[in-house]
Amino acid sequence: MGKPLIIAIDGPAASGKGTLSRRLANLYGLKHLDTGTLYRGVAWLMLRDDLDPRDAEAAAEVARAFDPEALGTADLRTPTVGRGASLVAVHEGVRKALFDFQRSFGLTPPGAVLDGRDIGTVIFPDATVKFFITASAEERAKRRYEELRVQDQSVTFENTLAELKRRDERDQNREEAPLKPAAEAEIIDTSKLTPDEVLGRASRIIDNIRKAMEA
Ligand SMILES: Nc1ncnc2c1ncn2[C@@H]1O[C@H](COP(=O)(O)OP(=O)(O)O)[C@@H](O)[C@H]1O
Ligand SMILES: Nc1ccn([C@@H]2O[C@H](COP(=O)(O)OP(=O)(O)O)[C@@H](O)[C@H]2O)c(=O)n1
Repeated sequence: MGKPLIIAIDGPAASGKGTLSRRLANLYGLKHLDTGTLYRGVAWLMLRDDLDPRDAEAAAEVARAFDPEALGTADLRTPTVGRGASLVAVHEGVRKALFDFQRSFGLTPPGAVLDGRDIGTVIFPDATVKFFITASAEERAKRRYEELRVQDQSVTFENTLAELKRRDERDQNREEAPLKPAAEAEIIDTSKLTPDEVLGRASRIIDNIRKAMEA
């Protein structure tokens, strides 16, 4: 059996990471892990138990005991949980606790697409292919606002944009695994591309890399 194919996808909030990851996983017959759900899950459990996501010790303890089953049908996609996720994600102990699960998920044949903030830089520096997916803050906020307002009429575009910028800033400026493109990452700005166009670009790059590996 060949080496597992690992596709690392990083980028800021609502840039289109998940959309591209799901499509690539389908196209290449790989598993997909949205690693943001791990940080969102830890945050959700802490908020449920009235724990402060800024408390490094408490957050690391919840992350070490993390069992996705405990989440039940929890809604992880709310702005409150997103904010909590970026607060727990600054703690070294939390990131360490979630490291092994992400590695073994990717290394199990036939391989996987993982999306997050530090996949190409920290979790899989040895990934087969790395992408950094981005878009303007306004375009990303527009996309996120369209998603959120279906469930909650009180959300506004302005709040969504402000919250997204705050979260990006926290993710980019933290000491542990800050959000940044890996040195070898292929950067795709999706602001003016359709999901089909993004998939086309990414799959051409992957096919070329795989051909070069087989040659
Ligand atoms: N290229 C694109 N053009 C327009 N909308 C997009 C594009 N890619 C994703 N979207 C939409 O933007 C929203 C956020 O995309 P998602 O893939 O969940 O982003 P992320 O995983 O980076 O947070 C979703 O509603 C998705 O359907
Ligand atoms: N690999 C990852 C994935 C998410 N995260 C954190 O978790 C938060 C939520 O991630 P997400 O991928 O669900 O966020 P969206 O891009 O879907 O809005 C991010 O803002 C980061 O703070 C991280 O630090 N590292």
